[in-house]
Amino acid sequence: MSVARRSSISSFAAPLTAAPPVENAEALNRMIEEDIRKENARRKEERRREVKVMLLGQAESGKSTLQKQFQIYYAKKSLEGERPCWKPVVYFNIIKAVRLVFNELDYQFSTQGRENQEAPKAIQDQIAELRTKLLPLTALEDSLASHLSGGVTIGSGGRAGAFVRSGWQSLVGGRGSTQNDIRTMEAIARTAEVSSIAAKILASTAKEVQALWAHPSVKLLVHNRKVRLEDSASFFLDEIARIAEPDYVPTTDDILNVRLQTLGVMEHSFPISMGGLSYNWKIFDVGGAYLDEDPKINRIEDSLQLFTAICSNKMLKDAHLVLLLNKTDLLKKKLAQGIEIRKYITSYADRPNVYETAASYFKSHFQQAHKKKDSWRRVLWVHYTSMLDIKATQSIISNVGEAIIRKHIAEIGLT
Ligand SMILES: Nc1nc2c(ncn2[C@@H]2O[C@H](COP(=O)(O)OP(=O)(O)OP(=O)(O)O)[C@@H](O)[C@H]2O)c(=O)[nH]1
Ligand SMILES: [Mg+2]
Repeated sequence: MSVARRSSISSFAAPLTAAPPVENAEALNRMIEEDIRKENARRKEERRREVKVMLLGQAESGKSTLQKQFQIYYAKKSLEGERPCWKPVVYFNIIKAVRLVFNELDYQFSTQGRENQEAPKAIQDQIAELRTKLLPLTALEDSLASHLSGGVTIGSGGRAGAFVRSGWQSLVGGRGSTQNDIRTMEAIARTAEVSSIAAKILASTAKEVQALWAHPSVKLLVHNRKVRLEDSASFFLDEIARIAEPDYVPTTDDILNVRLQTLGVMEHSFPISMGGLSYNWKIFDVGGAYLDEDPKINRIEDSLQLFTAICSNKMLKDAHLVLLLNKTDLLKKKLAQGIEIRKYITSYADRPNVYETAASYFKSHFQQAHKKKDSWRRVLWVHYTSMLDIKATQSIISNVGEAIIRKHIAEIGLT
């Protein structure tokens, strides 16, 4: 942004200072008008080369993960530079999962204990011991959440999670850090300190985290889906030994798996070239946060409502529509565990409880909504995705991205 502004100032200023003296006002006017015309043409060309992508969807649907996949595809180097920034986020994800497990165990013991005093007592003692040993780790949750959220805490006692806004990496010493900004430097130093404390405590308590995660009571909770862990929790808890190493640096899979809610809109731009011309992808990652997530919300219905609203929104009438039905891996996993769709979506009725039927059933609902509500009769591209799968997602980005740019070129070619 600042570069664009600077160049526009210099293009106005140069003729006035460097050119020979202009004798009459008319010639000066013509020069100024010519400069304005050139500047407008430059800006128009810049806009023609800009492809805007807005990521919309409900909370936790994978918008930021898709943004990271775009980054892997178009700007892999920038992701390399950001790796260290993700370290405190990974620690935060682990600590939050550990705390949720303890909370649920407490609840279970308090209700179960009344019925069966003997067996749970021994187990309760084991858990109590692990809790005491892990106290230094769990005590860091609020502090890490607050640092990652730039001092903003939302929800009771900061327990609703960590939220990030545009430019959050600068607060953890990454992209956009300005060395001469005292407050930023202090924030970076404090976050780095909390992150390094978390690393040390995790290194000394990794065995207890492993013991908790492997404990039969916890396995039972997870199996019976009593504890509402985020999708990322089991990934990180399984990987605890690697993450607790002193020289740990987040891998690309770690970065894709972390859960960090987006607050507001985060803008990312990537320069790309196609057909010998360069374009600028501008991606707007719109946070879908329900600040206190309501487990009673039926996410499929909620997504369908949101999609219907997008299709009929007049302000988006010139946008191309791409529908990504994400987390297909989880759908497959849940069906394999025997979860019945009709229990959650009664209209599914007696259809076979298998992936292919379920996937096309959901897809057809979205397609119907599009047909009914899109009065502009736009094409709807639909893809099933599993955004943790790098290879598959990269191929979708390549196909969809190229199709969008081709359409964009065809349209701007006509104007
Ligand atoms: N298993 C699985 N997990 C996924 C997939 N896509 C995203 N996730 C995980 O789901 C969690 C939420 O993803 P985000 O990208 O943060 O979701 P979001 O839509 O940006 O959420 P908000 O910022 O709150 O609106 C993260 O832990 C991701 O790693 C997927 O296809 N499969
Ligand atoms: Mg997000």
